[in-house]
Formats: sequence, C-alpha cells, structure tokens
Amino acid sequence: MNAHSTSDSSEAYIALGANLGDREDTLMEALRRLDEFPDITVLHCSNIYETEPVGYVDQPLFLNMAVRVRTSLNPYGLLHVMQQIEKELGRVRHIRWGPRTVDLDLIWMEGQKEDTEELILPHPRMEERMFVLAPLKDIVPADESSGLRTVVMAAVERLDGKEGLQLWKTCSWRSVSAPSGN
Ligand SMILES: Nc1ncnc2c1ncn2[C@@H]1O[C@H](COP(=O)(O)OP(=O)(O)OP(=O)(O)O)[C@@H](O)[C@H]1O
Ligand SMILES: Nc1nc2c(c(=O)[nH]1)N=C(CO)CN2
Repeated sequence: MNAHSTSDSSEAYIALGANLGDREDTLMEALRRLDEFPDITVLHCSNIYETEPVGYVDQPLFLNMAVRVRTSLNPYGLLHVMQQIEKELGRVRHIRWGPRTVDLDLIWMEGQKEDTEELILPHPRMEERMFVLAPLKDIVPADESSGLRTVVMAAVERLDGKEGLQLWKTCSWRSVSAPSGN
C-alpha cells in the first residue's frame, strides 16, 4: 500500500475529453494507462460522443466519454494518476476551457466529498455539461447506491437538447485487469 492507497476500494467516475490530434486513439490510450495502473481497474466505459465545445467555443469538436473504475486509491491519489496520464499524453495548459489532447476530470467518488484548491468532489460543473452527463447516463447503474444516478437523470432532464452532441461510436475498448473483462 502507498501513501495514497487505502485497504478498502471504491468506485469512481472519470470523464474524458479530447479535441486535438487523433482523438479516439488518445482516449483509448488514456483508458489503457488507467487500467494498467496497479490500484485501478476500469469496470465499464460509456459510448463515445462528438460534442460542440462549451465555454471557449472557437476550437475543434471534442470526443467525450466516461468510465467507471474501482480503485484502492484515495481521491487525491486517483487525481494524481489522471494528471500524470494527461501529461504523458501531451496535454499542455494554455487557455482555460481551451483545446487539449486529453482531459481527465474526476466527477464522482463513492462516499467522498472534497472542497480544496486541488480537488472539488463531486465535480462542480458536472450538472451543467451534457458532454459529461450523456456518457455518465450510459454507465451509472440503476441501483448505484451513492445517489449519482438521481443527480445525473435530473440534470439530463433539465439540460436536454441544450448542448450539441451526437453519438460517435460505441466503445470497443476491453479491460485487461477487470476479472471478467469488460
Ligand atoms: N474534480 C476534479 N477533477 C479534476 N480536476 C479538478 C477537480 N477539482 C479541482 N480540480 C483542479 O482543477 C484544476 C484545473 O483542471 P483542468 O485544467 O483539467 O480544468 P479544465 O478541464 O480546463 O476545466 P474544468 O475544471 O471546468 O473541467 C486542476 O489543477 C485540478 O487540481
Ligand atoms: N464539448 C466539450 N467542451 C468542453 C470540454 C469538453 O470535454 N467537451 N471541456 C472543457 C473543459 O473541461 C471545456 N469545454
């Protein structure tokens, strides 16, 4: 066990976006790196959506998706792994909400609330973003016990049709570390 891991494991939801380079390839590589990390198993991945940029609009279309993972890392440990993957895959921060090879946002973690400079959980803008909600809707189980399903369904109903997005592809990625594959 390292400084960031616990003896228990919990489920977490990560949203991914990419709008530079080979977007699909980069997303799949980010999934592979998450899943290969010893304390993280990717359990389920959403469809991939092509979405119009939100916030800073003068930039290419995004591909967005989300994954459900099981991890023994605490939220900060998981965030650091995600940031390392962003860095390895060439993300450079220039413009707030601007173009990026890949972005990984920690959206929700079972039983965890954080409000520090480094990490806010649940993600503070998740309920405003169809590019986060549509993928989450694909993968949050109906019986999810920490309340995420209710939050997602209510927000989708509020926002429906307000953000341009279309189905790009079903996700063909398969976990190498999940016990029964994915
Ligand atoms: N739940 C979270 N997931 C990811 N980063 C977070 C979260 N809460 C706070 N942060 C902090 O936000 C900072 C900026 O993150 P990032 O550059 O990915 O923002 P962004 O993707 O451009 O915009 P947004 O935060 O609106 O998605 C990071 O340094 C990180 O420490
Ligand atoms: N469509 C879309 N727009 C965005 C995205 C994104 O992933 N998809 N990410 C942003 C910053 O997190 C800002 N705007």
